[in-house]
Amino acid sequence: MALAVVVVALLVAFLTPLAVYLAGRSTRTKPPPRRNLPPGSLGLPLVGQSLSLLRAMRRNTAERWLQDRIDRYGPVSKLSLFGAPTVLLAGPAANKAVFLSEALAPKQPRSLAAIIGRRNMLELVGDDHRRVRGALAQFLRPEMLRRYVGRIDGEVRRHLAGRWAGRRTVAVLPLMKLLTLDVIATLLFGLARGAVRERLAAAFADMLEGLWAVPLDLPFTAFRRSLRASARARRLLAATVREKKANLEQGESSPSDDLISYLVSLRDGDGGGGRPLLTEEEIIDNSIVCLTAGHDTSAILLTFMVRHLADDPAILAAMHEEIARSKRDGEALTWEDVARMKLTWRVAQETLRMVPPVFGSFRRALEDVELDGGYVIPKGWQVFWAPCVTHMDPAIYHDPDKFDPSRFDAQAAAAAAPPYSFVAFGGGPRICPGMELARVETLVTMHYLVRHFRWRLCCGGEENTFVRDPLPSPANGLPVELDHIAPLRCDEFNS
Ligand code: HEM
Repeated sequence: MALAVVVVALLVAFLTPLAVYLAGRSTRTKPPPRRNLPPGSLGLPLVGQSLSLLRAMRRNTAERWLQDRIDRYGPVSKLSLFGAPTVLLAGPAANKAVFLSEALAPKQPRSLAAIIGRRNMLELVGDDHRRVRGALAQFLRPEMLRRYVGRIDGEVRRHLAGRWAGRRTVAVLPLMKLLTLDVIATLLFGLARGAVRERLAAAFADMLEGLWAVPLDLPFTAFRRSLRASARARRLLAATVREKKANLEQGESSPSDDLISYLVSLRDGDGGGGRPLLTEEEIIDNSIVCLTAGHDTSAILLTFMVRHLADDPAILAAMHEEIARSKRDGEALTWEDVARMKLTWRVAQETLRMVPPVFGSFRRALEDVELDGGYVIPKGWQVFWAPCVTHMDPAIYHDPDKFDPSRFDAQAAAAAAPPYSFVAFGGGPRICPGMELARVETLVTMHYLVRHFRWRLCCGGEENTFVRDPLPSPANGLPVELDHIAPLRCDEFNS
């Protein structure tokens, strides 16, 4: 997520004992007097509850950690995370307040803007955010994505033929990351396989390495390496943007070829004849944010689906029945096929409910915000929300530890869960714009996995454990032993 999406652990960066910085910050943000502050304690100076939360994330007990606070103080409480006073908000009503309040702006670590770019949409607010996000969302809407199913299908088959077929064991997470990167490279950046795509993939991999590192721009730090890799990626993307512009001007390509061509072609003004809607910097920064937000998150969803399905032959068989049997060998999926994969998507939703890739995210209060219960979030404080708290609430999801995709059956879901109960993709004006793309690539990938392979978790007793690092990471990348149940037509995809 990037995304910055917040991701909690992003902020691990701030945890470095940069005591001076934190000390300054903590004195500046002392709770103002005479407000109806939420219950709870700000904890020890500087550190607050940060180390305790990070420890829980590492041990994969962070859900319990948050629930303990909620049991003690209720759904609204104060604490101190990563050097700043924070209000933890939990539950559907609180999620709604976080997503819809204009007084709560996104908050990302400064290091993220340095690496991803200051015009990326996570940094933008108001009209700028609406303009840039609107442009991206137009490209990622279902009416556009339906024409790319064939391209995603080709990437998935090529990947499975080259990296899964003929293997006895594979580590799932690293392979899923390669696959989702390939999908983004082709669909969003319009890069054919070859030298440029490989150089860009290498630069991105280096860039992501330091994304959550301590933001020290000194020789030999991970952060410095990440900044340099970001500059390399930026140069390659700038050349790509120029090439796409030239191709469009000469009539050799169409705006719908890929996201970059689309963004380059947009003009402001009613007739569309005005200035470019997005600057070159905005196109580059937002291409990078899509990669950062869209590649690990989707790979984690696919990996945890594989993990659950290893122990659930009944669901696997039902998924096979749903679509795989009706396609001939080598026949590509269509948008209509994907739309029929309802059970598979319910399995994905249940996986996202139990293991949301984005653990949580921060907002900052632009002014004092009074909540429904009368508590006040003072201006300058941060707000933290975490999907898992809502997703594991037994009052919303009966028997929440049970993996039960039928809860997402349309009627059952409508009857049971109040709005803002399923928030793996966030909500409101900043809801994930890549949600539909994530759905299509997940369904296409699961179709081919289920059609061609069966798998068992392997390599000792660790296979079923994971840590949040900050994204959920299964031990050893989730190694599985494969059985090949139907051959993949490698010939046409191995080139
Ligand atoms: C399973 C896959 C994914 C999950 C679970 C996920 C989750 C999320 C969440 C929770 C947010 C909102 C964070 C907040 O409100 O603080 C978000 C935002 C975002 N996501 Fe995704 N995402 C996924 C895939 C993607 C993909 C494939 C893309 C790329 C096209 C993408 C691009 C973005 C962007 C650009 C934002 C920021 C939106 C804004 O600030 O307006 N995501 N995502």
